Amino acid sequence: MALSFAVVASSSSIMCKAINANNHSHLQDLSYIKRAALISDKSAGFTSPHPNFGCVIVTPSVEVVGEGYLYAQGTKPAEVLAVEAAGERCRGATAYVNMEPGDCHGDDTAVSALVQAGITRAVIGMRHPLQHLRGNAIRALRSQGLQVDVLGEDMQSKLVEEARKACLLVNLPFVHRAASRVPFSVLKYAMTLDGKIAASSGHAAWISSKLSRNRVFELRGRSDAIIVGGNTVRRDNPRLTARHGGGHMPIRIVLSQSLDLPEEANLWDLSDVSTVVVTQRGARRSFQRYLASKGVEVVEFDILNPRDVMEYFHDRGYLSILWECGGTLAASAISSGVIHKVFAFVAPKIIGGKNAPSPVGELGMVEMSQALDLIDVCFEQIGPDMLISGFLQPIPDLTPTIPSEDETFAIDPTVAPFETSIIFFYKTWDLYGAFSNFSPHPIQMPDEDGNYVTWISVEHYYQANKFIGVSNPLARECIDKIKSAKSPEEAARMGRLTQRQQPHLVRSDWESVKIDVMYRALKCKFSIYPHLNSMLLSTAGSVLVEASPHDLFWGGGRDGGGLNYLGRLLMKLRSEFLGESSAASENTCIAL
Ligand SMILES: NC(=O)C1=CN([C@@H]2O[C@H](COP(=O)(O)OP(=O)(O)OC[C@H]3O[C@@H](n4cnc5c(N)ncnc54)[C@H](OP(=O)(O)O)[C@@H]3O)[C@@H](O)[C@H]2O)C=CC1
Ligand SMILES: Nc1c(N[C@@H]2O[C@H](COP(=O)(O)O)[C@@H](O)[C@H]2O)[nH]c(=O)[nH]c1=O
Repeated sequence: MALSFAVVASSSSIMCKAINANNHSHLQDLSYIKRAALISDKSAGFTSPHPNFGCVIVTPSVEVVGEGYLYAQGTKPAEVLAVEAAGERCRGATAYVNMEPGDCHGDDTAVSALVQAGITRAVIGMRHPLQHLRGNAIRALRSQGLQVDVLGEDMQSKLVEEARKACLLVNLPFVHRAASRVPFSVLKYAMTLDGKIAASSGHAAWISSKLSRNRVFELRGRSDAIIVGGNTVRRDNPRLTARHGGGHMPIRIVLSQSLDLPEEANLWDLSDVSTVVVTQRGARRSFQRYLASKGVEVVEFDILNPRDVMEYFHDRGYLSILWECGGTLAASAISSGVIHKVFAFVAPKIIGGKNAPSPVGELGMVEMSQALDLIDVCFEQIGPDMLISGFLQPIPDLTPTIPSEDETFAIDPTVAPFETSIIFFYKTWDLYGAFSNFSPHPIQMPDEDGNYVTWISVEHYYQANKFIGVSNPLARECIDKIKSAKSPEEAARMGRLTQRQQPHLVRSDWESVKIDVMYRALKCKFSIYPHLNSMLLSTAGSVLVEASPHDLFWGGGRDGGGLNYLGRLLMKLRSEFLGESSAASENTCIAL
């Protein structure tokens, strides 16, 4: 089922009152909810794999007194930031949030912040897309006496639909994640007015203007990964970095069946960001080893088709992919149904050439009636160029519910549900996501001087420990940077990059102590948070597996071949805690 935003609500369904309890007009409500969506977008690229959240607090006298947006996974929720900014003026105010807060770590920080601050009404742009979180915060707020209006449910009109669309668009990759098994993919290309993406010689630098290419850097900065095909690597030697100043840097992915790739290429320079080469099983093993020696990750597939590759990256937690390939791979990706949106930069130039490549290769269509029509097409002039964008597939409709894994099995028995005795966890918004090292639960553990300090997450502590005890001022600098990293992702990036680029800064005993470091951090986390402790104990009898398809040490790996050390440590802790609690209850019995 797809959403149609052209639908105009019938007059009987227009339920909005002109003036609501807090004297906010309907139009004001919609403008503030759009504002919440707009500010939530400020951290595009950084929040991933979390959704973008924005919150605006408005007093009954219609004054904006607080705003906040989630900077990255594990940082302060938007609602907390907005409430902190508004202070006392929250009493009796309305909070506008683009998406229902997701209580994904066993606490209710966002909801409590609003309730405790004295907010009396919340307007919510859309329910949380993930089924296990959907409706929880709305119920909690209502049960605390707040009036909660959800766009499209408690408020309906054509204008409401527009505002709801703004909320959907700002989190489209996340909405896709909830509704399908592949990440949200955008195909971007630059072509001449006569429809060529390069001259007949293959030369393509440049078709679009500098202004357009700067726009591409922004698009890259909003994506989790950029994909090109082997031919584009051979022909263009691209860098594929986001060079718009300090933004998020997506990883680079190369799809190559033959692995006939150059030994020297900009993509093998990992100083800014990593590269993953995806290939056919058994292709040029010696070259695979060569790439691995440079730090490039190689992933093999039995058959290299875009859908399997996208499902794999979906499992790795990627939400959005930008395809910057040539027409050959673009055609294959469109045919596989994995491209959702197109960005075409059209430059007012003519290059001609019978054999000059075009943006999309063979799709097997023979009649114009078969052409794919874009939806919601936009035209934007950028310098001398025209940017035409539109959707190839409708935005998925998440109402009324997204089928759960079990429901999906009931609908389609070929979809195998997870075995009940195994609990998989990976991303922090998973049902058991609080088990992840990236979950936002600060711990108190010693620093390099042995003083107990607060570490924002287990990941911060783990990454910093790689460099503890090394007598080099750069190692200490690195620890400080990791300690103040804004999010666990940032801490992980810093730790891994330094380990790769400056291995001499890593403590010599790291390989032998890392499991113990993790164990101590986990023990602290699951000791100081009672709700996490209960969550862990509630899994007794189940095997815990970190479902990371690429981490073969801490995770379970793609085919279950990983060592799953994180799952093992959690099970070890669980049995220790269970032992303690049964010993405690035995003692109680004796005392009685
Ligand atoms: N103007 C623009 O926006 C752009 C222009 N270009 C230009 O396009 C030209 C290259 O175009 P093109 O040859 O189409 O390059 P592609 O980027 O589409 O690369 C094609 C290659 O992708 C690999 N591949 C892996 N899996 C598949 C699959 N399932 N289906 C198809 N290909 C797969 C193969 O690599 P392998 O052979 O290694 O096995 C194949 O040869 C260059 O001249 C470049 O400058 C490229 C990108 C953007
Ligand atoms: N020629 C062309 C594009 N080409 C795309 O950009 C890649 C080069 O990126 P980088 O090395 O990071 O600058 C190249 O491999 C291809 O994917 N893009 C555009 O916006 N406009 C253009 O005219």
